[in-house]
Amino acid sequence: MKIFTAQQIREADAYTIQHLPISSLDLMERAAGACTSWICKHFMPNTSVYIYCGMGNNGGDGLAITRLLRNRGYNAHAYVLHHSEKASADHAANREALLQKYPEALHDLPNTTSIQEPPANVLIVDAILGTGLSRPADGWIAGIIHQLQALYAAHTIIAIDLPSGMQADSSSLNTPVVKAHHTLSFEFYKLAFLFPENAGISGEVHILPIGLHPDYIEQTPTPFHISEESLIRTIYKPRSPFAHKGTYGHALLVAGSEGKMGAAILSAKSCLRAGVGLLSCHVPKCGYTIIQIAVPPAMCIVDEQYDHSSGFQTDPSKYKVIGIGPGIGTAAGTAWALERLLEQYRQPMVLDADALNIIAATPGLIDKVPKGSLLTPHPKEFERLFGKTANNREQLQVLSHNAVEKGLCILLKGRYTAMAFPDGSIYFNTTGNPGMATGGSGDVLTGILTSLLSQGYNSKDAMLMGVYIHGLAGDYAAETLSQEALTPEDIIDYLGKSFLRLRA
Ligand SMILES: NC(=O)C1=CN([C@@H]2O[C@H](COP(=O)(O)OP(=O)(O)OC[C@H]3O[C@@H](n4cnc5c(N)ncnc54)[C@H](O)[C@@H]3O)[C@@H](O)[C@H]2O)[C@@H](O)CC1
Ligand SMILES: [K+]
Repeated sequence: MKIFTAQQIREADAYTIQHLPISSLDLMERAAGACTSWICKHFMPNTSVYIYCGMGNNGGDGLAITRLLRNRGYNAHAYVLHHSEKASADHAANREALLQKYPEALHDLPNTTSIQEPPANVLIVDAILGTGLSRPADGWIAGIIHQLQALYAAHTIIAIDLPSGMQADSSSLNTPVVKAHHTLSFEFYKLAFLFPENAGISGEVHILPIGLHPDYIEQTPTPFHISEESLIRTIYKPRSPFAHKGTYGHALLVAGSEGKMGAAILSAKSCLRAGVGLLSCHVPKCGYTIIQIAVPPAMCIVDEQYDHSSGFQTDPSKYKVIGIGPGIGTAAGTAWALERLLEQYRQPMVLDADALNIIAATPGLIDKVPKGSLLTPHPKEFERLFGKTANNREQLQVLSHNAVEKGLCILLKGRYTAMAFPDGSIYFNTTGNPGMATGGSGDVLTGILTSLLSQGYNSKDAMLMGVYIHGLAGDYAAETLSQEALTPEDIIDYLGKSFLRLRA
């Protein structure tokens, strides 16, 4: 699914109005109808609903929702906040329609008033500002937003299109934004919903289709996409009936050190479960027996020199792919070995955890990483690699800039893991849950990504699919076991169910 900017959404609206064709008022009626149906599905007909409306089309939606909810027996009231002199045409038309049918439901609030605390159990709808926000909210309207924020604890708040004050395409950090339990957003995710800094502001986001013209959507380029099942299905390649173990590659995992052999086991097991043909693990001496017993299908190469994965007792070029990082530590010998490896091995590889920390601490080392490699930092590792950023929008820019400039596939872990590619595209993953926020989940991801590269998926496809099935397996595991009880081993156990889903 594409993610468009506020400007592109305005163009999509205009294109739809012109080419469908449909009047802009009817398009607003559709949008309000979609919101009304959602509200009716989730709240009883006798519910009192206070709808705070701005002077633009977001407010127009609010006025239409008031009328449509009244039609369906809800005690709905529209409070119109006069933050500008002039109402938009569709706002004015919907004001008139509400006045004609339900005059008692319309209340005007001049720009000096504060809102009164609604009685208990009143549902609040925020239709003050949408994609037309042209600057951070200030003055009187900022005061209204602060008052609505104070109602969050006692009332359910539903934002229309996006919480008022939130900028669709840029950071709203430290500006007044309504805090909502649910956001009913039209047709597309807005970029801002995916920023960790906005966590808890838009609440649960529900994307409501309103039939914007498919030609505009298809023809209009954007770097931003949601990675969803329909895309992953196009990437997934069922195995050939004539396959043998050589078909799916020989992968090398460099993982583990004393006290951290668990990371090696997790990445090795997930690599096997994700379908690698042959797996060798390069581990320190202390890990030999551990790997041989815990992961019988894997071969094991031991590092004689150090008691952590450092020197290489094997010719790296014989492996289809190398995954390196989980639990290796950052000792000088390990750093030395990684640097040598990056000089010798020129195919895409997977770099995670301490491999990233070593790269961050060694000037110029990132430029030796083979093109097309997959880097999987969490936010702290990201910061060590690429520096601090002022907000999540800037962080995305830095992410994409480095992916393009260095020819790497770089992700940034989070609720919506962002994945940036050398072609300039950025995808956000939607699978996964907070149960996966536990040590070892990342090691499992390294194993999956290494496995997919080994099987011949190209770098971009391997990252998109690997991150998706990692989250999906976590979701299956949480459904059965709860988020709290979920461990990284459970993610590995449910990988099978995730593949079955892609095959279905
Ligand atoms: N155009 C269309 O066909 C559709 C638009 N829809 C709705 O229309 C919204 C966009 O409508 P608009 O473009 O009219 O914009 P908005 O309704 O988001 O806001 C525009 C109004 O807010 C004022 N404003 C902007 N920034 C402000 C600030 N910081 N403080 C105070 N006032 C501020 C503007 O001067 C203008 O009066 C969408 O979010 C969506 O809710 C939907 O009805 C779907 C169809
Ligand atoms: K809104």
